[in-house]
Amino acid sequence: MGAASSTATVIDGKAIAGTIRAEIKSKVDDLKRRTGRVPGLAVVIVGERKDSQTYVRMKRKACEEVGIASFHCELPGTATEEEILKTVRRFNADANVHGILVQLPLPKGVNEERVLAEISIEKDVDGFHPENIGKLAMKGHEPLFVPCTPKGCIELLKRSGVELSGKNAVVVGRSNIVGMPAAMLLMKENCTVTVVHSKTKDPKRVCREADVIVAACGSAEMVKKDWVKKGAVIIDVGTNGVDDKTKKAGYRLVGDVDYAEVRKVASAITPVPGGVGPMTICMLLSNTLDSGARALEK
Ligand SMILES: NC(=O)C1=CN([C@@H]2O[C@H](COP(=O)(O)OP(=O)(O)OC[C@H]3O[C@@H](n4cnc5c(N)ncnc54)[C@H](OP(=O)(O)O)[C@@H]3O)[C@@H](O)[C@H]2O)C=CC1
Ligand SMILES: Nc1nc(=O)c2c([nH]1)NC[C@@H]1CN(c3ccc(C(=O)N[C@@H](CCC(=O)O)C(=O)O)cc3)C=[N+]21
Ligand SMILES: [Mg+2]
Repeated sequence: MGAASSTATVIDGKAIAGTIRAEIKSKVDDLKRRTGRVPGLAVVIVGERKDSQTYVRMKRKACEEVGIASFHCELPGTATEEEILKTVRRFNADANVHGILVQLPLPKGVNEERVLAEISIEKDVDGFHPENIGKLAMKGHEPLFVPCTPKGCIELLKRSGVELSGKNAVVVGRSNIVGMPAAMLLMKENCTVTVVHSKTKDPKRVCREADVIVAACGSAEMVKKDWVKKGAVIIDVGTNGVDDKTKKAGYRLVGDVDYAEVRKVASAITPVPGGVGPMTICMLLSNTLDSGARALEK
């Protein structure tokens, strides 16, 4: 290899998501031709968080692009748990809605678990209902929906030709929406999975054993070059805003991985932005299409 160090292949999530969106669009068109109807996604947003509004706007635009109908309910940050539950029940009963997404986090004082459990499992396109998560975990059971971000991570690995069977995978983070289901999915792909979390004694030592790292700890650039074995594949889920006066928005996004340094030792790596994020939205469209097809083709 000589003096010049090798640099990782950049896994282009934005491009892969574009390819998948085109596949979804043609399936939506086809469903419409056969049934005269299209899948519908309802998004519930509570409060005025800037980042939530940005994500919701992106989801709406993505729906439009592939021909999925989108429905919206914006509640004020002062909304009560009962009001949120009522909105969920209304969408549960609406035959034009095949997927319901309640944007997280919900305001303090609202019981998220209770709200998520209220979503009809047939419309749980986030895959956050305990029954869907339970089935994801259990052999012999298949969930109706797999959570979008972890599903997007696996899709990125597969479409990049990364062999998973028998590999050591380390997931950094164990949240219900990313880390835990990501670990479950990697296990299904026959990886040997280790999960690192905030009480892990020596995360660097654990990560150094990994052939594949999925970083989802929400801590800017935590995974350093000396945490990564040469040739490892890195999937960076993190989206952290850091102050940057040179940017128009006053901040820029960085991942949970020190991208500039880690790319010198990894064999492949996802960028932030343009890696996992666009895939998350794409998997949401995919889950909504599946749900719509299931309901409309009956
Ligand atoms: N690109 C995308 O589509 C998405 C991106 N994200 C991003 O992914 C990241 C993770 O999100 P999410 O799972 O919701 O976050 P959470 O805050 O819910 O979970 C973070 C997890 O990381 C662990 N953790 C936190 N700090 C450390 C540390 N210093 N060392 C080891 N483990 C640590 C926590 O451990 P413990 O359990 O012990 O507290 C927890 O399990 C965020 O940056 C978020 O913005 C999230 C969703 C989608
Ligand atoms: N019920 C629920 N479901 C979710 O799936 C959910 C949620 N709540 N709450 C918040 C997190 C976060 N999340 C992201 C989605 C897309 C990008 C994304 O597309 N990011 C772009 C950049 C976007 C930008 O420029 O700000 C990228 O990485 O390229 C990021 C993060 C979904 N989440
Ligand atoms: Mg199962």
